Amino acid sequence: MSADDPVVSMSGVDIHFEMDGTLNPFEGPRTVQAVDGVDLDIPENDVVAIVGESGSGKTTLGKAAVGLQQPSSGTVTFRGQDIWNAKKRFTNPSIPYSEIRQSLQIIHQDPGSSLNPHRTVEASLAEPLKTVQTELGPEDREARILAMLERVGMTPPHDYARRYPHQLSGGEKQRVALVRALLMNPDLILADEAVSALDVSLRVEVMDLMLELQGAFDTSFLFISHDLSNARYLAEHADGRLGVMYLGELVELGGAEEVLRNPQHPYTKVLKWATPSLGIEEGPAEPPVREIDIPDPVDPPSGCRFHTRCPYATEHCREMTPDRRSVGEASHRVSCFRSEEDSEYWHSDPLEGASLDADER
Ligand SMILES: Nc1ncnc2c1ncn2[C@@H]1O[C@H](COP(=O)(O)OP(=O)(O)OP(=O)(O)O)[C@@H](O)[C@H]1O
Repeated sequence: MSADDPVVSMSGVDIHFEMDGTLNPFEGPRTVQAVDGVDLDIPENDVVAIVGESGSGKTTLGKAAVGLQQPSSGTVTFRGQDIWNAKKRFTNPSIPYSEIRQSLQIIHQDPGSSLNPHRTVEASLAEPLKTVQTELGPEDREARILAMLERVGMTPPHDYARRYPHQLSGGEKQRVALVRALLMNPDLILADEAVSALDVSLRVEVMDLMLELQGAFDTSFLFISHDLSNARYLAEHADGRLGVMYLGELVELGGAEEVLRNPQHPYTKVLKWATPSLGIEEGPAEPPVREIDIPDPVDPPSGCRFHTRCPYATEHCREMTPDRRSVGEASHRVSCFRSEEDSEYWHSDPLEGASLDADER
């Protein structure tokens, strides 16, 4: 472990789910390739927003980042310590697993589900504090909880502390979930679709709160959303990064502003096209894809996984898998042959309906 180690580092992470076919005997055993070959470092005080269609593996990736999902292969480390080795009893980790778990917190899409309906807000918040901050007496615990409730705008805090979950709005429950995560003094918070269930008017309010708390507590955030406008809002305001997932692969990653101004992966262009609320520029009238349907992660396409939908795909894309390459700004990386000037791609035959200069059609 060194001071320069990222809070979380994922290297070559694959997560495959083996389905034995008992749920559906007509299908037989299958392997869902939920996450494939993901490398992602999250340093201190960093904000990364991951965006992608439903089923692209965002949640699975997020759970792996906070140590809730073991990779099938590859490693996930917390400040240099392999999380899954720390969990094994016979190892002697440089950071105990309990400390890692405490440092990596999660807030879900449905905050209500993580709050006990029979307990007051204060009781729900006191419980985790008792286990991690054993030195705090009841009065200090209450003072911390009230101060945090006030900090997230739940005033008067005494009133909110006495309420039960059903007496809170969706936005208030999400604030309680944020407080619960922050009371653990986390280094990283995974916010998985944390604003998706809120009314549009509330989303910006809760994202602004996350941004404010992120700055105040120096906590890193991994924000997951299927909605590019939310991901962009959070990542750009934090001067953070935007990652794009497609069928389990992180196909583009870079500074949020740069990725949206200068998207390099054809799939990122599709997401941008499909999000008119970004108000970035006028796009083509038709979506820039050949096929609308997303392939199945049980049997993903060969080569570049996007080749079945990509308007620029060639035979080369069907046969070969693109490496991740740096483009433009140092932190901007993309997995697409079009970013390689000397790639065979440029001499390969376009697939049916595709063209190397699809932009100009
Ligand atoms: N425990 C599991 N067992 C089997 N398959 C799973 C499991 N968890 C996820 N999957 C599958 O892995 C793929 C990726 O799922 P994941 O939930 O990570 O995607 P997502 O991008 O977060 O989608 P959504 O926004 O719909 O939640 C999907 O095909 C999903 O059905």
